[in-house]
Amino acid sequence: MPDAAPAPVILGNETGSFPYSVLAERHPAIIRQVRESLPYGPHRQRALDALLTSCTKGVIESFPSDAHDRDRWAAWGLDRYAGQSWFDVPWLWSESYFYRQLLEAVGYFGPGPEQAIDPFGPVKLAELDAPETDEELAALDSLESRPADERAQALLHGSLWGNRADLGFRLSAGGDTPAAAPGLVADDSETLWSLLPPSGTGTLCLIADNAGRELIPDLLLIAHLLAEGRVERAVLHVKPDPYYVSDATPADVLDALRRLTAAPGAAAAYGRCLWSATTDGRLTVRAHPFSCGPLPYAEMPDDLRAELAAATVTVVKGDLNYRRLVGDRHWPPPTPFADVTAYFPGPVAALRTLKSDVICGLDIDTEAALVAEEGQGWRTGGTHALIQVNAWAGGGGRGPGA
Ligand SMILES: O=P(O)(O)OC[C@H]1O[C@](O)(CO)[C@@H](O)[C@@H]1O
Repeated sequence: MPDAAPAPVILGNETGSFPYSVLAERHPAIIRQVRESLPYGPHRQRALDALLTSCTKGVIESFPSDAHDRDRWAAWGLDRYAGQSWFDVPWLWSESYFYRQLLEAVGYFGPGPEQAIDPFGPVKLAELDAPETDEELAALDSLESRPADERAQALLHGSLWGNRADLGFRLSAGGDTPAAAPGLVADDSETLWSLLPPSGTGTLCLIADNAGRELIPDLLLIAHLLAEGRVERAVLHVKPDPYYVSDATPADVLDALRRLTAAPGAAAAYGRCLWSATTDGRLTVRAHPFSCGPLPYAEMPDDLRAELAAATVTVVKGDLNYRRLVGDRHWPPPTPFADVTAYFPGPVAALRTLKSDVICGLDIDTEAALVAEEGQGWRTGGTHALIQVNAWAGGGGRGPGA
């Protein structure tokens, strides 16, 4: 399978573009939200003031020589980008750098009383405790009587559309999540199921995105795959630190598991299945430092590459992970997904609702219909979704048409 010739990297410096609005408006809104969520003292308030100025008008700054992650960020390009405007470096890089600097500003890295306090914890917990979560869990009861295949498809779609529950996205979408458009813009779900046959002995890697109302359906899908014997083990990759407001960390996984086991009805059975899979080692949680890194997965480190190479399939959730999977570039939409992900070390599936400009693997007619209907708004509105699979990545099996 040929690799696709690279398209230009997405930057944030085009006034009026979606990336520009994230840097100029969403990041200041996130700083405001963090100030409202927890009573940070004067020292932290001043650091947040400085970050607000830096991220809107300043330049990328190097870290002090004793910063715990100085070397890691140097390897990720910090020395190359230091001194440049936040708007002129790759957008993907600039956003990750923002979250790292936000954690520094609120004292997350310590030492001090704010060490390891998640600045997004209050909004994540509010979502987990919301009545909507109860309603979604109650819906599992009626699913129990359905045939296994139907249940599997419903849980796959639950995990896919759960990606709309993204708190950072809702900050700029004006609070409410816009109504979903029916149908998927690309749907390789049959190929995905073919990689996960009953009596499978392999490992599923799921690279999670958001906590709360996205992580719960991700966990339900994992529970189903384990219980139905489609995989023997599952590895859930989450972020080592708070990131992109609602991204799941190990603490969020524990909160979600406790929420499931405490729920009434079928949800509790899923919770117990996951609880025992965790205690006997069939379900493990990983928080690799690269998961909060500012780079595409094509640049993943060797240990992560080896781990994903050993998986039966890696399911990559959400918009940001999609950007990292395909490289955050201006691909012509029909560029084949298989070409762009040919570097991936094993079979890979993307489950994503569309919340940023990047897209590949889109049928020309589908693109034309979307443009006729919505201009370019379909790319970022969060109302469309896709399931794309490259079953041949990592050299596994014969390529399509081989
Ligand atoms: O939670 P997700 O699906 O990764 O979405 C993250 C959002 O943040 C963005 O990176 C913009 O900040 C977009 O990609 C997307 O709207």
